[in-house]
Amino acid sequence: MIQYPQSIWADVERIRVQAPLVHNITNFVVMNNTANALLALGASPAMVHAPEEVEDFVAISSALVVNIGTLDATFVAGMRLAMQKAKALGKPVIFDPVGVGATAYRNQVSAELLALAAPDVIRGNASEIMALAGLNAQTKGVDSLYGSEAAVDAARRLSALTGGVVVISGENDYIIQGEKTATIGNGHPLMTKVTGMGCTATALTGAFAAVNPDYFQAATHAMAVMGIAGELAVEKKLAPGSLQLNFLDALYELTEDTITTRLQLTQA
Ligand SMILES: Nc1ncnc2c1ncn2[C@@H]1O[C@H](COP(=O)(O)OP(=O)(O)O)[C@@H](O)[C@H]1O
Ligand SMILES: Cc1ncsc1CCOP(=O)(O)O
Ligand SMILES: [Mg+2]
Repeated sequence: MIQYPQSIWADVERIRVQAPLVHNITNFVVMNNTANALLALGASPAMVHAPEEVEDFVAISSALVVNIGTLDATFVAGMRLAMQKAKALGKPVIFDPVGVGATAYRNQVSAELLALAAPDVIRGNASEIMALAGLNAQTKGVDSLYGSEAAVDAARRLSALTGGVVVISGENDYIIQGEKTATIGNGHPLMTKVTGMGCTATALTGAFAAVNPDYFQAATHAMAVMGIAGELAVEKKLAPGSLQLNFLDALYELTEDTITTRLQLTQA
């Protein structure tokens, strides 16, 4: 089996060649950012949430990304149908529990969706992962109040519950499944000043999972690419508006050499 960093580049090339269709049920805030990030990486995004059509859309897609950022009853109905259909068809399900812990509704919907169709990958910030694991964690709306390391035990419990991969993003990103842990040190604090960077990490994980059935590796690759593209973008200009734009260009211009030189990955 190919190993890091070559495996990251191999997946980027697969995405560029195959342009996998990634079905997103996501929030109104990030629909545009995440669709553009998927396109810049080489994937083919579609933002589709109507309960009337999500099952048909899952059937033609290579991965399903579900994000509860601006949930309401109609979105939730679509999420239920799409997640069940993806599981039935063996397609990867990636889940972003945006703002879970902030309200009882988010907690109840997330718990219900997890019980209905265990996600192959869950990606959240530390507050979200702790809340999703049942801890009484504090959250500031959609932003974390903890460093990512604080959620490692919670992520491991969540992974045991779902059998899937759990990713905690932050200064260090932790990718956890069972006893396995990968840590990505790439990225930049300014990434927290652009809305939807976490959602983008989740969406890109969908693209990597679409071309790599080893979802632990796929999630690790996605977080590495996120962090490296973030670094390249801030080096062009250290300001949030420019970061949003330059991040897309960095994804589009990514090379194997850049990945090899910059990758900060540890495994345990
Ligand atoms: N302090 C930091 N240093 C470096 N990278 C960071 C930092 N905080 C967040 N990131 C990166 O920003 C992206 C979004 O993560 P995060 O802000 O935790 O998500 P969310 O927006 O869901 O809260 C991830 O790729 C993560 O690695
Ligand atoms: C600001 C906001 N409000 C509801 S969803 C959303 C986007 C959150 O995106 P991210 O978690 O990636 O920062
Ligand atoms: Mg988030």
